Amino acid sequence: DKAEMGDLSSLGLSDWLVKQCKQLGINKPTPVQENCMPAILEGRDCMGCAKTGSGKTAAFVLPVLQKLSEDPYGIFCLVLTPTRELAYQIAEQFRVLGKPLGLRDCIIVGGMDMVAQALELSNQPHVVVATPGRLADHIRSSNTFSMSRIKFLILDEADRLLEQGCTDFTKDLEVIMGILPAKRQTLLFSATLTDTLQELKNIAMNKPFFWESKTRTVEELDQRYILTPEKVKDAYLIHLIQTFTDEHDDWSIIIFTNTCKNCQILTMMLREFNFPTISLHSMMKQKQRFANLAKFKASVYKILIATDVAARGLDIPTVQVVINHNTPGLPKIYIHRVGRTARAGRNGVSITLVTQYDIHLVHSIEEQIRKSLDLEAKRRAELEKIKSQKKLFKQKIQENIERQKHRQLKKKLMKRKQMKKKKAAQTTV
Ligand SMILES: Nc1ncnc2c1ncn2[C@@H]1O[C@H](COP(=O)(O)OP(=O)(O)OP(=O)(O)O)[C@@H](O)[C@H]1O
Repeated sequence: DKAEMGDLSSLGLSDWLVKQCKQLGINKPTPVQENCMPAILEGRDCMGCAKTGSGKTAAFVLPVLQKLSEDPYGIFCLVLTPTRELAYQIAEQFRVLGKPLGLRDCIIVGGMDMVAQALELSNQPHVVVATPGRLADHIRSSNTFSMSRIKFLILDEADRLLEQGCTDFTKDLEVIMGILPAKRQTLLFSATLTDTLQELKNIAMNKPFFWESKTRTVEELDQRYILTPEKVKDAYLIHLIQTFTDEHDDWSIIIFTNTCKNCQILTMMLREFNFPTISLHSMMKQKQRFANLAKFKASVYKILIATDVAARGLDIPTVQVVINHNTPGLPKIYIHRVGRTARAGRNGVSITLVTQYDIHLVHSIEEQIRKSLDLEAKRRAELEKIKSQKKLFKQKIQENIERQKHRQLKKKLMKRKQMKKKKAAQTTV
């Protein structure tokens, strides 16, 4: 496994960090890590667009820890992410991988004790992982900490943080950017970056290293759609779950729906049918959200009903099935939701319930997926063409070599025949 060690350390990670990776089962770098980590370690800004479940978190955690080990000081790195659960998940990766450094991380999210957070911030933690709203509150209300020397600003799920619209992060981001040094590295990651490229570039990135994975869709993900009339959709959902739980007893299922109310109703309905179900949505108390997610992760409950607060980033290896109880309005929401399964090379199934009112939404999803599918198909075809041309070329070379050998052989034989004749002629003289 020295070679395997080589892969990660050939990307510029110290041995202690490579060893930590192995503890997490991270032996060989994923494409996004292989491509983005060297540029980050060189000090460049970076935008990484890679499919769901492909290790984007470690792609920024590892270089930050590498740099921190070379020059440790407080508030070295700030990571922003759109949801509280994601903040905890990212902090966990920093903690596990950064253990040998005695890493001090600090999580700043809403719904938790603000005073305790202010105290932690004043202790100059190495890494702060935050949701924009709560961090902006701390910046507005106290000056017990400074971020003037941070080396890294990281936007996880960057397109979500920078999109204008419902839960607008813009104001909070402005407050945060106001206290950050211009001289820093900015790293942006998401599975759906490309459609907001311009805004992303506007956040003061100096010629960012941009990398996008060729394959946008996860091959191991089996995506299915089921047409069902609106009024029988819930009955169909029950049937679907019954079938899955009959066929597989250890499967975990996430069901996405569009409103907190539907989340509650579906949870009560499934419990009526004795399906062990738990919910996760933004109207719940934060402690309840964390508790429910922990129970689902521990497989105490096999079915999680969630709104889009859980659509992005959550990494729960036991999830084999994602069901869209409603067809997502935006293709990129679809991509993130179904990306909760089939992660890190595992297989997974997604099923989207499509009613007569959603057909147009499916078309735009298909278009986006097919576009990437077509893109993949085109790329594969091109690759095949190049491969066959190469093969043809090699054959030609081979034939030439054969012909040449043949000619030389013939020449040799001719020569030998002539020599013989000459000799024969001499002897007769
Ligand atoms: N090099 C690696 N080899 C194997 N597993 C890895 C590797 N890097 C990360 N992982 C694991 O893969 C899983 C998915 O990683 P991660 O959550 O970072 O995906 P992501 O790309 O951020 O997905 P999303 O777009 O959904 O946020 C995690 O459990 C992580 O520990």
